[in-house]
Amino acid sequence: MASDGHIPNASLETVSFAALEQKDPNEINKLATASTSAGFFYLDFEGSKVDKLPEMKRDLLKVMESYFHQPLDVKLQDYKGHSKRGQVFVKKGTFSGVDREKQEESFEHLAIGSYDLKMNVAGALPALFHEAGNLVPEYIAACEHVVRSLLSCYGYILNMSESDLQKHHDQSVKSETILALLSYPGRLTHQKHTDLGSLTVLFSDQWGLQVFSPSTSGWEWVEPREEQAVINVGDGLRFISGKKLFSSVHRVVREGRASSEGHRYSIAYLLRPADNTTFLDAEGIEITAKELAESKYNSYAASHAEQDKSSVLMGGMEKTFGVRV
Ligand SMILES: O=C(O)CCC(=O)C(=O)O
Ligand SMILES: [Fe+2]
Repeated sequence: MASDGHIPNASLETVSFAALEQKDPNEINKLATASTSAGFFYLDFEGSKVDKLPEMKRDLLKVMESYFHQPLDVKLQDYKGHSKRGQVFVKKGTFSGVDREKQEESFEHLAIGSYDLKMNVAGALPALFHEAGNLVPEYIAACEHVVRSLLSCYGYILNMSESDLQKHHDQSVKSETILALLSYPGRLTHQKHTDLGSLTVLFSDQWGLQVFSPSTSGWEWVEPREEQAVINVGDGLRFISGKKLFSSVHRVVREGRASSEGHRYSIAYLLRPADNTTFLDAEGIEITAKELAESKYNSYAASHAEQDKSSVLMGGMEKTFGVRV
């Protein structure tokens, strides 16, 4: 891995969500450019219908701190028996970390299924979150508004009917959409990957996130911004778009610029297509969104040697970039 001294900050576009809500053509243009290059952009919520999102994030971070500081055996009560699927507490080391020699050094997280939450709020949330009232459902509702508006802009960019794109993401149909609350105590990391879903709304106040730049063929730091989310396209929307959009390749490291950060937290709303949506994957094989999620979770959890053998972890982006990341 390159030493930190040589890793620049990524110069990512900042897009106004209020302008996207108004379908401002200049802002939609920025979205199109950002989603066909590195794939990450900042989204600013000022003046929009969800201008409270950064404030809600701060409240959620406080609850997360209390949750993740509980002893492991308490958190494991939320484990529910799945090792790789969402809607549960996933202990550190379940997925593979950045360092080939220390693969078990990966983040822990709590995944809250948005469909499950709608069906049964109490059952989908660990007890500690009940004290936060409607914070989690309201946070998810705000993110749903964000991704619905973004999808409608992507419909315009891709010249696809808006209803078609929304239909692939019908919130009343079961999907793997989750709110993932991630915790990186100590030096835990997150192995390079593309997201399996369609769109990610990510907040973190700490350094650590890096994006792969196709123009320099190297990693770049994503500067944390307290008031803005980082958005990226994942494999689901990329495949639905006929691979016109780019999935961003990213990871979380704890060295260099990030080494002086303490316990790192991030909040990722991960929109995934409805389970029964079908598309052609990186290899051109027709699969459902649910099948993609299964193979992607398997890849996240596999050894580096296994990951290297297939295009699943990186969503086929290495072929698009023409380089091994
Ligand atoms: O923790 C982060 O900043 C990144 C999280 C991430 O990449 C993910 O949840 O897919
Ligand atoms: Fe990710």
